[in-house]
Amino acid sequence: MAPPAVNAAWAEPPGGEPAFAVPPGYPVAGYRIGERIGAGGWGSVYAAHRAPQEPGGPLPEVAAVKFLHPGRLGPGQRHTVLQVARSEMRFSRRADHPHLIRTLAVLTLADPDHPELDGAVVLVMERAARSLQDVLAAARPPEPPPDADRILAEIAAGLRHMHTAGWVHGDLKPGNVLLMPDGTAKLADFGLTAELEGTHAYAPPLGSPDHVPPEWWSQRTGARGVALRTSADLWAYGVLAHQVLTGGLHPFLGATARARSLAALAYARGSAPLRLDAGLPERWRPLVAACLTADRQRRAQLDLAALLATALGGPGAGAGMSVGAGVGGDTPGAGRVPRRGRRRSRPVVGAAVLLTGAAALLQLTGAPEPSVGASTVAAPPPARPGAIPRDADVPAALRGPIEDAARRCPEAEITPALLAAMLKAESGFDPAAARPATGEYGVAMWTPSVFNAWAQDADHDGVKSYLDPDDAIAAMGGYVCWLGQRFKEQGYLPAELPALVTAGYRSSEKTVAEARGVPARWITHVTRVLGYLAEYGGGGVAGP
Ligand SMILES: Nc1ncnc2c1ncn2[C@@H]1O[C@H](COP(=O)(O)OP(=O)(O)OP(=O)(O)O)[C@@H](O)[C@H]1O
Repeated sequence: MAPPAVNAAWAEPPGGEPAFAVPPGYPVAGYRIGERIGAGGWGSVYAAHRAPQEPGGPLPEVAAVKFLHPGRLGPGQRHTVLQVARSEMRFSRRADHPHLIRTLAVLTLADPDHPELDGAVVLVMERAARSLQDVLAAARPPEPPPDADRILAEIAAGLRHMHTAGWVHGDLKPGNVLLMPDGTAKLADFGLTAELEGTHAYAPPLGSPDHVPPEWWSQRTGARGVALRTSADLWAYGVLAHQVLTGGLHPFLGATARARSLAALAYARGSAPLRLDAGLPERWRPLVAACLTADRQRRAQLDLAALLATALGGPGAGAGMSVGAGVGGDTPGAGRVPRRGRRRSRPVVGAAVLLTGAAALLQLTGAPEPSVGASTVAAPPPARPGAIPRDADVPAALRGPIEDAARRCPEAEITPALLAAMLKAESGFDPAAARPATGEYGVAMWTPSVFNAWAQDADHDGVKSYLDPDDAIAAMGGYVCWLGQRFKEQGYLPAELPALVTAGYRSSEKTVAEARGVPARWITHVTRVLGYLAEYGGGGVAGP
């Protein structure tokens, strides 16, 4: 047991340099990597453009791609990065809210030709224009940036959504709030996000010293990390609100993060009063002071909805907007939704509250949460069910490539048995299969132009070929994995994924999304694949 330590690497990457570089043009999930946007404690973020082979496809034209690379670190840090990567993967895939950054794909790279990238966890995200930290860095204290009220209301809405879903963000700070090209604020960086188990969650013993609450410093680190509560997010929100409303000033004075932390601890011990900056607008002072309540349990009781209403300048402005569960407390409470097994429906308008003033821009919905806590894995993946039975009719030469392709996908439903069933229906496992009429070739029946966007040189012969079974199956695994992630995002149940990805592979993600299920044209094909899947022991899935 040891007290948590602020990891210097977390606060500031060593030397400010990325741990590794990604070559320009590198293909990832339908995108080509461009210039580096920046680097955090554990990885680098790159701009990306949709691959030319995907014109007008369902993917946004531009994206931001984050590479997290546990394998590049020493054993001590590797475990922590794996935890961070796992949390990023798990939560970002389910972050479905207008004020949470959207993740388009999550994958683990398998690229022995680029050892510096092999094994990296990759998140493809919607691309923001800048971070709130960038905005504050350019501000002239105590002048707040334009739209400060709206930005803070939107951050509160994203946080409220997370807390209602039973999650603690764990690392709220201006650097982790991104502003989209239209100015919308979205929470990002879910590396320390954790799921509440009753009153608290567990996270790696890491934190950003300027934004962790005073109690954080005296916590002990157990086998599962440190306890994390929604009240920690409330403290961080108070610090962040003070910074935004004063053009970047921290509520605790000091030239360094260490000095500011000591000032916060002195205040928490009662040896110094809370001195909010004189420039902080009067109507925001009650909220900031309440969020900066030293006592964690009292802070947990604050009524953020009412405080936000006052701050935004009108009674009722924050109605329904308790950021913590209940009245901002540490327990998930009645607002919590079941974790799995429910289809996400469209926003429930009855629970929507239109806010007044600046917050009128923000519509809070009572939309059921996306399922959270579903099993996801980061490298190295655990053994998974869905292996191809020994006596199945799958050719021996294809078993290895199929198993590798499934292993690279973090989605539990994309199993070797499913990929084998799809290949059997596509080509009868024939690497020379061809359907010239529709322009489909090889064991995975790739359309060459589509293959190019997902191509992999899995057999390392220097050529990416859809006629080569290793390359074709690896690319198929990547594409099917992405389809599975998209359909999960759309709220489909895990049992529905085999049918949907099969239909998506035959048509497109867009076709299935528009049909809201398996399109009639592909029912026979999907039924055949599910039949093969059942033969391979992969029953229990939903039909078309
Ligand atoms: N989706 C995105 N769109 C645009 N820029 C992004 C996106 N995600 C991250 N960035 C930017 O990339 C850079 C690195 O982000 P990253 O999340 O890795 O680290 P960080 O938040 O700066 O640091 P830390 O590791 O302490 O969280 C930051 O400048 C961030 O603003």
